Amino acid sequence: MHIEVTGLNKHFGQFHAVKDVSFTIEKGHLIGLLGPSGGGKTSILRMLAGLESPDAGDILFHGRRVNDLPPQERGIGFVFQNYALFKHMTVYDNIAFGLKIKKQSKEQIRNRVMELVELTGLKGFEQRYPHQLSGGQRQRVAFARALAPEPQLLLLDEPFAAIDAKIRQELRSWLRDLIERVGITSIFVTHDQDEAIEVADEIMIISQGRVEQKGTPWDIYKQPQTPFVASFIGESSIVENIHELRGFENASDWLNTKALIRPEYIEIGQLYEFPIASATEKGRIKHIHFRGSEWMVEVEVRGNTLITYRSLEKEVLHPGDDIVVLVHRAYLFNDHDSWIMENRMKEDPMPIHI
Ligand SMILES: Nc1ncnc2c1ncn2[C@@H]1O[C@H](COP(=O)(O)OP(=O)(O)OP(=O)(O)O)[C@@H](O)[C@H]1O
Repeated sequence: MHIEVTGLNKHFGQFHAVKDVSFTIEKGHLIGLLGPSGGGKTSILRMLAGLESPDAGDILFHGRRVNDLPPQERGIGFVFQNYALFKHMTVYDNIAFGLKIKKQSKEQIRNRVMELVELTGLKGFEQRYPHQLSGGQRQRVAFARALAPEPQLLLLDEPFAAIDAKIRQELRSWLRDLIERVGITSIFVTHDQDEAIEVADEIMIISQGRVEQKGTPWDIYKQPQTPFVASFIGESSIVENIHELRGFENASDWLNTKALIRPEYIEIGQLYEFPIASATEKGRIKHIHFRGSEWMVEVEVRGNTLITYRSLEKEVLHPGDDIVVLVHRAYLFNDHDSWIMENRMKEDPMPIHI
């Protein structure tokens, strides 16, 4: 289902929780709403569902305004974190629930439930009760139950929040596959950036009631439009005096500039590891953390702490070591604009011969 939302606003008393939110979602896409707690993600979802009514703005499903439709007439399936299964019902009856309400025949219900049991990998569990299932299995039943009545839109609010890390990881790719197979337009709320990046076709970053940015995970990572987005997605270091770094002198033309540097744009090592006349800076290792597949290194350069990664194959560094740092690029932001600046003298145009 194609979704279009324009000028959505919601107040709770004096508090303006959702501010002029507009977006469209293509049919069959999976969108992640990502942002800090209290930003308005759930409120947006609840308005789409019809559980909350907007103060202003329109919600269109397939071009049809649904603002005044009650939730049960919107063709929506829900999986909410605390939208528990019916404890006294078997897996079969939980999945069949929405179909019984629709007054489908026993035969139709059986066929659809078996189809979903198959699709969600729950074959053999039909007669179990929720307390006889693992957390991950229960969540799969919740998905099957939501999908049974063939909704046109699936809304998921922190669907994996209550599940431990390992299973959560499995469920993420499982969910991706499932949604792709069913081809249903889906929106899920999360405050876990890894989850959003892995699962979603597109991410909307929501903060203080506004959409900060919407785009593919890759676009958002590579082209953050605000410092908030840059620091919320992925790792980055904030630098106040970027124009003092070699190769970034031009940044001083930007008033009120804030700069962010991603770890992969920072190269560190011993002087001999760099080509002669590289535009390097002196740095000192502050901390070094083992992360399983690499080192995470905090290095001090001209009063800034920069975060970068270092391969395990390279020489091990220690806190206090003096090293050399090359910053390749930085994101610059002022109040109106964002910009990516390359180090314009990564290799010094006038090499110094020793
Ligand atoms: N029914 C309500 N009455 C009053 N304030 C509310 C109500 N629902 C939400 N709010 C407030 O609106 C703001 C947005 O809440 P919302 O639940 O949409 O945020 P969220 O981004 O989903 O946060 P979280 O990740 O913590 O669920 C919060 O400050 C919240 O306290």
